[in-house]
Amino acid sequence: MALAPPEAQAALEPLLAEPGRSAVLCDIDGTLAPIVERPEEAHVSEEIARLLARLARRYRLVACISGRRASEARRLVGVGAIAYAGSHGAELLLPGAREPEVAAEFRSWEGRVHRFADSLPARELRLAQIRREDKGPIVAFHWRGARDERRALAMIEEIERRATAAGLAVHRGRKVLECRPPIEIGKHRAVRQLVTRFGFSRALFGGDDATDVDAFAELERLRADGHLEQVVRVAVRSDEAPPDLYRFADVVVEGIGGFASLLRRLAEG
Ligand SMILES: O=P(O)(O)OC[C@H]1O[C@H](O[C@H]2O[C@H](CO)[C@@H](O)[C@H](O)[C@H]2O)[C@H](O)[C@@H](O)[C@@H]1O
Repeated sequence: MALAPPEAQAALEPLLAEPGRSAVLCDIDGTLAPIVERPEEAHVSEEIARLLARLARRYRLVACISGRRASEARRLVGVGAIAYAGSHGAELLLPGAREPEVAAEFRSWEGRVHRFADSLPARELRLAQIRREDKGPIVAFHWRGARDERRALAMIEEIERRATAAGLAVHRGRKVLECRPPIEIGKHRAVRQLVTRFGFSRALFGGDDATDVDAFAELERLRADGHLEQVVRVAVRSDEAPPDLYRFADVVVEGIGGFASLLRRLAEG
């Protein structure tokens, strides 16, 4: 059942009691950074960055798990002492590391994904006001801000059809379509990798979008398998959230401000 603060306090108790065995994991866009029209304009406030740095000194692990590239996620959040799982778990940038570890199979798809994106009709994309974001082996197509949303969505559906026919995987998020390598990537993979590498037994994950539901599901599987003792799945409310986000959440917070309050509570100890 989803709880709203202050009842959420009880859900945090297991982490507060054993920070050395606990992990604080979260998504970035829509969870730490307000959604804005263009990805390059996203911003994480100094207060949130300071909170994450403070949490990193107290908890076994603090990590951001994002659809952005790991290095871009670190640039955006600006905290070197935490881990970043980028490209939905295909990249892992450990605290203080210079370069991310990138799954070789993932990297090998970059050329094919870009050739597909280059084959799309540039003029039609422009007229539909769809913007392309290159993220190495993932290319995202954004329609936030398109004046004629129906036209943009018709074009997005066409890209989806062509990408599938070209053997790529597709995934939709908040006014974004991603064309990806057809290999197993997802935030579930990142969560499992982090549990194995850092050996924590209690974990909180906060997110706002469809890919975050995969992380929720993995946490629940890890708990059922006995790899984790306690899990707290936090949904960050927005008018674009998929229903499953609330359905599988233990706690629902009101937007980025609500999630920041929860981080503050975890930092106070
Ligand atoms: O997993 P996340 O860290 O939440 O990343 C998901 C996507 O986030 C970005 O797109 C979203 O935020 C943009 C900036 O606020 C917004 O313009 C867009 O509509 C949102 O979908 C990022 O650009 C994508 O690459 C990520 O996959």
